[in-house]
Amino acid sequence: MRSFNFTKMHGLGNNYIYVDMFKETLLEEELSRIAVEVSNIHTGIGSDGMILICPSESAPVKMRIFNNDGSEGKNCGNGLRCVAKYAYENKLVTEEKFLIETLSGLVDAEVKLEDGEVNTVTINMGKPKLNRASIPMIGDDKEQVLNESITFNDEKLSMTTVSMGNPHAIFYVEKISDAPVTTLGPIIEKDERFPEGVNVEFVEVVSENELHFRVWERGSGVTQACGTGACAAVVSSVLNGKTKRNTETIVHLAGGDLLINWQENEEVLMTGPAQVICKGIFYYS
Ligand SMILES: N[C@@H](CCC[C@H](N)C(=O)O)C(=O)O
Repeated sequence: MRSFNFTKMHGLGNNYIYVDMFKETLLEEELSRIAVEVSNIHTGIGSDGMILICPSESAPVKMRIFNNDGSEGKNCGNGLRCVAKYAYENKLVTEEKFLIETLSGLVDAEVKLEDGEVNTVTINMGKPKLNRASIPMIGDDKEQVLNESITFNDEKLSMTTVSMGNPHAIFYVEKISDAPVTTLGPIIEKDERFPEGVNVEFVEVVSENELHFRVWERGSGVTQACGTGACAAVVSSVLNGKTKRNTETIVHLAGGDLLINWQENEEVLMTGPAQVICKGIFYYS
């Protein structure tokens, strides 16, 4: 039997098995299968997926994220905060501000300490991409998908799409408790108009700086929180005139709150917690 050391961490309940690739060796061709195996709640550890903390040529660390169906995502907001906590507490970095490489580019992380431990992390998630091709979504390349009328499963909805390095489709609901997360979520995720699939978010606007949010994640299904999704929801809400630019918006997710600010310079700041759940050894064939 082969094995590796892991740390299970979560950001607002969005939980992943983190593997320190500075110390461990996993075969590239097995990563997707291992992510499925380790995430299985019955025969593995149980998680929303697996995140690798890797050496990088352009930053102190690089994050790679695998959803629990084995697909590789290009970005993960909650994962970035946990990677930042791990990197600082395990001395992969010495400064409180540092860069993290992702498959969608470099981001700035800043850890905030309490009693020597990382408590909250702010990530500069960069500039959202808004044109249809960057989602990607089939249709006219130059167009932005803003409050566009679209039918899924015979239901007519209004959709806004935002890329935070990964694809998001945002829908507004009157009451968050009535959001069709598990019914429409999986249908929209795999709709053929999204050639790479899409993360599906439902949002209730509480006020011009407060949102309720629920998510169906591409490759993982319902999760307690999605950091990139919360950023996308705030960008969408500003574009739709529901919340304010350059203001901290509180996003209430199933697992807790994130503070998101889409700044004047176009960059999105995300602030929230990161926590260690447990550490151990995972055995696999
Ligand atoms: N939970 C994440 C996003 C993880 C990847 C996503 N499911 C995708 O495939 O794009 C977050 O916190 O952003």
